Amino acid sequence: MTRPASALPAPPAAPAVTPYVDLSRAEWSALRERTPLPLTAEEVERLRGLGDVIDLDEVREVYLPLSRLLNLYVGATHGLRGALNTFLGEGAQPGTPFVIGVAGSVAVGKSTVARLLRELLARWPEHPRVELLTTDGFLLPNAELHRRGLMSRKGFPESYDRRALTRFVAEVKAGKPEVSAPVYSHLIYDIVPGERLVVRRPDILIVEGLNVLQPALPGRDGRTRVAVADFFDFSVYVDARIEDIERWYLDRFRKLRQTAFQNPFSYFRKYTQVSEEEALDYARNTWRTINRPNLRENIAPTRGRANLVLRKGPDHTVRRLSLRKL
Ligand SMILES: Nc1ncnc2c1ncn2[C@@H]1O[C@H](COP(=O)(O)OP(=O)(O)O)[C@@H](O)[C@H]1O
Ligand SMILES: CC(C)(COP(=O)(O)O)[C@@H](O)C(=O)NCCC(=O)O
Repeated sequence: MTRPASALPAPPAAPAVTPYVDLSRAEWSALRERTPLPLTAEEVERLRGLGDVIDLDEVREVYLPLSRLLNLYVGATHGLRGALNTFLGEGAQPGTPFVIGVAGSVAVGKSTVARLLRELLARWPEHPRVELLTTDGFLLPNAELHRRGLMSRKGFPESYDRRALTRFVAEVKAGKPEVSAPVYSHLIYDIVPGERLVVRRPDILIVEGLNVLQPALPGRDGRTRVAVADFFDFSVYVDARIEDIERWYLDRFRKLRQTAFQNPFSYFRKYTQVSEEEALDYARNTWRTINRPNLRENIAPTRGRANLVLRKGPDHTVRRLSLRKL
């Protein structure tokens, strides 16, 4: 007699497949082999963002293994390019730049990670020319954000000229001799008129920004579009608990009030002329109405697309790392 299907013993659960290997800081750090430490304490100090805690131990244990991994990836990517050239019968072609994306929330410390990677990667003889692009240069100018009613959506995907950003990275990747991008200033809180960042055939391009891992929007007629992430050879997501990031954002605002906001040209100068509590109310409101929703709705959902997730603890130091292996 056959038993009803419902009475059959359940098959053993298939082991959950995760594309990532999850490593503690110590396990990750052991992977750096004998990669020498090419930076001094003063150089690290210079690269550090306001509020970031990063010292030589952090560089040695977290960022040197990453620099070694990336050096291996760059070499392997050149090998793949050679295979493609052979297939296409094109003979030896100049290699295309290796493109790295660095994503994460406002105030999580992406800029420090990106600047540190630039310095470390440039010290390998195989790829000394490393350029860094921050995506804020592709924010729409304030006048245009006002016109579109997007002034309180700065940093959301729709506040960027995504097509121009993607074109910039595509052209660098295609080996165009000279490509330029607009420049954003945190001081004036706007695009700087007439200023350009010029990139000339780097070995590596690092693209840092909130939304760099966003997939492309579907085209109007259903055609697939490309997004900036489609040109990445490797990507890093800088992650932390949302409560910690909010605290870093507010601490940084407090410090900026004592420093950069004092500049007579600072867009935020008005917050040096009110009480600290009033200024912090403004920052809390910006976090609650702009940066936190952007993190929840747009940025955090892209974490699973990164090749590497750096998970920071409450003191900004990296505690765990998830490396994509599938
Ligand atoms: N209002 C501001 N005035 C001057 N510098 C700022 C201001 N806001 C942010 N910054 C600086 O700009 C850089 C980028 O900040 P942000 O986009 O929040 O990314 P992250 O903190 O992840 O690097 C940081 O180095 C930060 O210290
Ligand atoms: C300029 C930013 C959108 C970050 O841009 P990114 O370089 O990541 O593209 C962000 O730092 C910002 O200013 N957000 C607006 C809300 C605020 O004032 O915090």
